[in-house]
Parts: sequence; structure tokens; C-alpha cells
Amino acid sequence: MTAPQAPAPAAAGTPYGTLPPASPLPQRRPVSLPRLAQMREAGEKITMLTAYDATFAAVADAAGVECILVGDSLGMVCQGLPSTVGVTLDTMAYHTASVARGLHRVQGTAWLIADLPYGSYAESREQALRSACALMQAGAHMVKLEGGGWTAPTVEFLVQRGVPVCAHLGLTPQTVHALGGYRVQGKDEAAARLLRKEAAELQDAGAAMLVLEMVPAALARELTAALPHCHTIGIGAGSGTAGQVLVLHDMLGMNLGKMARFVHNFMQDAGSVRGAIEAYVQAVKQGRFPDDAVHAW
Ligand SMILES: Nc1nc(=O)c2c([nH]1)NC[C@@H]1CN(c3ccc(C(=O)N[C@@H](CCC(=O)O)C(=O)O)cc3)CN21
Ligand SMILES: CC(C)C(=O)C(=O)O
Ligand SMILES: [Mg+2]
Repeated sequence: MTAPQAPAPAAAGTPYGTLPPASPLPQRRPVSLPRLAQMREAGEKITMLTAYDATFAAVADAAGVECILVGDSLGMVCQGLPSTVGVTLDTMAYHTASVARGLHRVQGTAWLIADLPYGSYAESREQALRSACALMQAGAHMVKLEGGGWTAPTVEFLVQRGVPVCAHLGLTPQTVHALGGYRVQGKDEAAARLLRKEAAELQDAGAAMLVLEMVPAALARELTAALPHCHTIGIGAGSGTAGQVLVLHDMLGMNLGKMARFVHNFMQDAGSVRGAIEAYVQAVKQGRFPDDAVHAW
């Protein structure tokens, strides 16, 4: 037993005594929704890449990517499935937890988004909330779900209960069998009109982000201007969106099949994975990627 110590005398200027010195670690601010809104207002492009494991997530974070998406594309990239339809909620939670641990280990600052997989949100708003909770408890900061106007009540239900939501329009891979293939969407005027209506409904429902996949560049640019409170993130949607996303393995030049036209191999001129991701971030920020003449419709 040690004798009780006399309390340390309070230092001048603070009632709590001498404060410890400031942390020697550089204080990196975590990416948040207000921070993304600030970037949008300042005209700075938002960068996003997928990651499915701890190490790639840590490298992407260190390379300066603001948003990391645990995409259900992991079904095709990691599991070798023919589409994303076979991905389960348990699998999404497993990869989300791995990515979250990787970011935690390196004091990462990225905003972490996880895809709600096929069949985990269509049945009811309650089912969607249960599925979203599983991903949020695995470490996600936001969930993403695919689909048009029919998802707006679900988006509103989740947002009201404190789950940030990213919507996804255009080519929605979970409905590939209904769409008839991985094709550009919103090409004719009727389809474009529907996309405008659905995008507005999703913003009104509270979606803070919207992935636009394989839609014509001019339409994506127009939708972006019409959605001040919902940040558009394009993939094969041209250069006019608020941000860009690619599948990590694609932009490193690794693919099981044919590379989609919207992909650029950033590994080609880089000496490391970290360097390739840094080149992607710079190219998006400087408006050099995507090149509408090469990557868009
Ligand atoms: N590795 C990978 N990258 C992705 O971008 C991706 C996945 N997996 N899995 C889920 C979905 C599927 N996606 C795909 C898949 C194929 C094409 C594709 O074949 N595109 C061709 C054809 C275009 C057309 O017919 O109009 C292209 O040239 O871009 C595009 C997107 C996007 N997502
Ligand atoms: C391609 C992106 C937007 C995605 O949904 C995924 O990786 O699953
Ligand atoms: Mg997805």
C-alpha cells in the first residue's frame, strides 16, 4: 500500500493542473459528411476506391483517398462469382470488419461505405434497417443500396434512424439479369427523364451520396448540378460528377475478364500500389481522370 499522494498543485490558467503536451502524432481529421460537403462547395473532387481487406484499405487511406467502399463487387473480385447476386450480408459484414480494422490500425481517416447486398433490403424497410445495422456494427459509416424510386421510402427510413445512405442509379449490377447485361443506362430521353425523377426522390429522401454508374457524361453532369445536397460519385459517368469511384483491382490493372471502358490502369506508370493510388487521387483532383473522350458515353 502506498501512502495517498497530495494532489498536484493546479497550474496557472487551468483548473485541472498541468495539461499533458499535445500529441506528437499529426492530427489527421477523419472524413465526415460535413467535410465532404465542404469539399463539394470548394469544387474539390471527392475520391473513392473499393477495398475488401485491411491492408489495401490502409494503403488507400494513406494514399489520400477520402472514401473507401466495401463494394459487393468483392463477390466477383475476391470470390470469383459470376455476378454480385450471390454475395450475402454475412460476407459483406466480414469484409467490412476487416477493412474497418485495417483503417483503425493505421489511424486511417477515410469515410467507410459498405454495400447492402442483393436480397438484404428489398423485402421491407425493417429488413433494410436490420441489414444496415449489421454493416454499421461491422464498422461502416454509411451503407449503399441500389435502385430507383422504389428505394426512396427505405432511404428515408434509414436516414431518419441515423444511418447515412448512399444511393446507386444507372447500371445497378444486382439487377444485371433484369437489365440484360452491363450496359450504359439513361441513353434515350425517356430513360434520362426517369433518372432525373429518381435522383430527385433519393435526394429528398435524405441520400447524402449517389453513385452514378454507366450513364452518359452530359446527364451525370446535369444530375450533379440538380443535387446540391447529394454528392454524385461517377463510375463510367464522365467528369462532371462531384467525385469518382473505381474498383481497386481494376485501377491496378488486375481483372478476371475484359476491363470496362471506364477503367484506367494507374499501375502502368507507378512504381508501387501506393503510388498508383496517389496518381489516381491526383488525376481525379486535377480533372485529368476520367477523360470524357476515352472513358465516358
Ligand atoms: N472488377 C469489377 N469492376 C467493376 O467495375 C464492377 C465489378 N467488378 N463487379 C460489379 C460491377 C459490374 N460492373 C461492370 C461489369 C462489366 C462491364 C462491361 O463489360 N462494360 C463494357 C461493355 C459496355 C456496353 O456493352 O455498353 C465496357 O466496354 O465498358 C461494366 C461494368 C461494374 N462493377
Ligand atoms: C463499382 C461500385 C460503385 C460498387 O458498387 C461495387 O464495387 O460494388
Ligand atoms: Mg456494388
